[in-house]
Amino acid sequence: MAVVGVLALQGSYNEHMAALRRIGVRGVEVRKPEQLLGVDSLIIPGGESTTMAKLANYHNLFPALREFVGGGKPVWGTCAGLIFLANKAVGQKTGGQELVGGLDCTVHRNFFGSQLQSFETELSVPKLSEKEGGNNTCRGVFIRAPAILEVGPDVEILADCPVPADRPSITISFGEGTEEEVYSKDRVIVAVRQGNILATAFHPELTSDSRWHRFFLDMDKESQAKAFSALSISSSSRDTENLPKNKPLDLPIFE
Ligand SMILES: NC(=O)CC[C@H](N)C(=O)O
Repeated sequence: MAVVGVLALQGSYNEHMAALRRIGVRGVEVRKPEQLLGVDSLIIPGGESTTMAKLANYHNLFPALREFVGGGKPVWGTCAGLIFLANKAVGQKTGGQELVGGLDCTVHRNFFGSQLQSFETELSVPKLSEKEGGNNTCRGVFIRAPAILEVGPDVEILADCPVPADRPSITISFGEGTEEEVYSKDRVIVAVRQGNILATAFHPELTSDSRWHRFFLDMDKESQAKAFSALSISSSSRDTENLPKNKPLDLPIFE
């Protein structure tokens, strides 16, 4: 069975571990770069992205995280984890923070306001229910939550939500020397998938609905199946004449 890692530097990693346990999967806490070698997929939890980035830097995790994402292993970022995975973040503290990147989007770090403007809402999630069953909505728990402002062409939108009316208007500065822009759309993106990257601005691990965890595990299974079929194609086309007849083959085979 695939081993699911949970980045355990800060934030809601215990809750993700518990959510995995509820569906019979044992997660592995990841704190060091070398531990990423032993996991097949990774959850980056919510928390506080600046603090998490400082801790990731301290443990020299960024290069290994980038390699993991770049290598196509399934990764799911929730909330601060989504910020980590974005190629671009706005609304950051002065000096910004290091990002892992990989997800072709622009994220606003505290789009929905301060801690006090945290909220819960029902989200329409047709693609999740199509795959994992259940009804067409899920509970979205937003805690000082980010939102996705823009996505690239390869990013599939899994959920969006109305911008709360009481939210103060925000001005987005797209970096030095570029125009500032007031966010004027009335809906904003809160869940996406790009290949093996899943990202949610909210916290499914804080609800009893396991479908997002199952959805991620299914991505993991699909990617394992692909890797396995690629492996069997290459091994079936290989000249097996000279292999010792009774030596059992270990899988996976790296040559
Ligand atoms: N619940 C969360 O993960 C909040 C993330 C927070 N907005 C940040 O910048 O890190």
